[in-house]
Amino acid sequence: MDRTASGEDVVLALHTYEAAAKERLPGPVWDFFAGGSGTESMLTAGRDALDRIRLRPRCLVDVSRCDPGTELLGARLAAPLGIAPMAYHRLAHPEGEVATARAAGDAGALLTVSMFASRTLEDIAAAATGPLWLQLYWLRRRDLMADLIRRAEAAGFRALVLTVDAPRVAFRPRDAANGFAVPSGIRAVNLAAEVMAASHGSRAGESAIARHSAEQFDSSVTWDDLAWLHEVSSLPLVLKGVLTGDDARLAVEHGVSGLVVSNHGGRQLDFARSAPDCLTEVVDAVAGGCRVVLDGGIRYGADIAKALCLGADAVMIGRPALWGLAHSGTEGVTGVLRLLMGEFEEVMALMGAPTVADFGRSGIATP
Ligand SMILES: Cc1cc2nc3c(=O)[nH]c(=O)nc-3n(C[C@H](O)[C@H](O)[C@H](O)COP(=O)(O)O)c2cc1C
Ligand SMILES: CCCCC(=O)C(=O)O
Repeated sequence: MDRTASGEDVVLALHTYEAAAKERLPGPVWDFFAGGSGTESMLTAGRDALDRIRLRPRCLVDVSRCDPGTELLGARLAAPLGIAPMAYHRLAHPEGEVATARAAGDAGALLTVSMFASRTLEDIAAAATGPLWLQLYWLRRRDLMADLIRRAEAAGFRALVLTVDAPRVAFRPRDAANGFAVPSGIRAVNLAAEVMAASHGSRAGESAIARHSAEQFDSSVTWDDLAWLHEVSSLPLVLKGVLTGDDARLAVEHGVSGLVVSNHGGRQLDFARSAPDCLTEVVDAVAGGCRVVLDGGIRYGADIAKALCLGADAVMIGRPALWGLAHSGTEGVTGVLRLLMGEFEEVMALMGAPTVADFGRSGIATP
């Protein structure tokens, strides 16, 4: 938190964290965080879709007490808000995911830990006081996935999140131009070094992240392979990156407990339909058969309200958590989460919606 001359706390606006992060981080790291795929058309698409949605408030409702609390796959949350999986938090702050986990716990938010976390699952779990989910990319080395899942179970993680929109990492022009590679002092410590080697070592005109994914991701997996994940673990399975009702229905048929409707922060399929625009189709297709989360461009408390009105159970933020981390570690991430939660609580009052169950389709208008 910043302080005024008189010592009062001032809540920082999200863009202040963003500006601070941009100033502090090396250019190629900033580009890796901020960048998108292809023409980068998807960096703004989700945000534009959210901005087009307008709220329809009800009045003369008792909002003397608003409770943003909710439940998601068995976990209590202070608000329907989580942090999306992002690789290598140590690029933003030396404490990395441990700082993020502390902040998520303090704020009562969910944290999804990337398979490419730069701190061990055990250290992250030791720092966490809130629920943790583990994100997975499907590696050719299934033995390593199984090992990671067993460790996550032992450390108390509550769900697995399989990212299904990235059979490989898409072409990202900024990373290619920078010859971006993960600096050697920062590693995906939960995986064997030989499997991660291609992520390190810069080559002009090429992204090491993309090179690594082409080498290590199994792009042949299909719906049938989900049976293997269900065999290896009894944790609830969430699929991240589903954008159609057809895939949402298939997911429910395959025993999936949750979906993240996501454009991967504009980093995968260019010219896709934006995640907020896909939400209604997905919610209708699952018909209550699994939980639905939205991510991409969530920057205001009102965005949480809009997602709930469209039928989502919760939202996740990506980059803003990294901005908070780069700004001031745990304190910065807590600041970002509390800012969004505070805004959401105000929107609840002004919408005449004192609980999360009070948000429905009649709460929004889309042109
Ligand atoms: C730097 C960075 C790293 C990411 N790493 C992962 C990852 O490891 N696994 C994954 O499923 N998604 C990853 N994502 C995508 C996020 O989970 C999320 O979908 C996206 O960032 C949400 O959009 P927002 O940043 O606009 O909030 C990453 C995104 C960023 C910006
Ligand atoms: C190997 C992928 C690293 C994470 C990332 O950049 C993303 O998922 O967008």
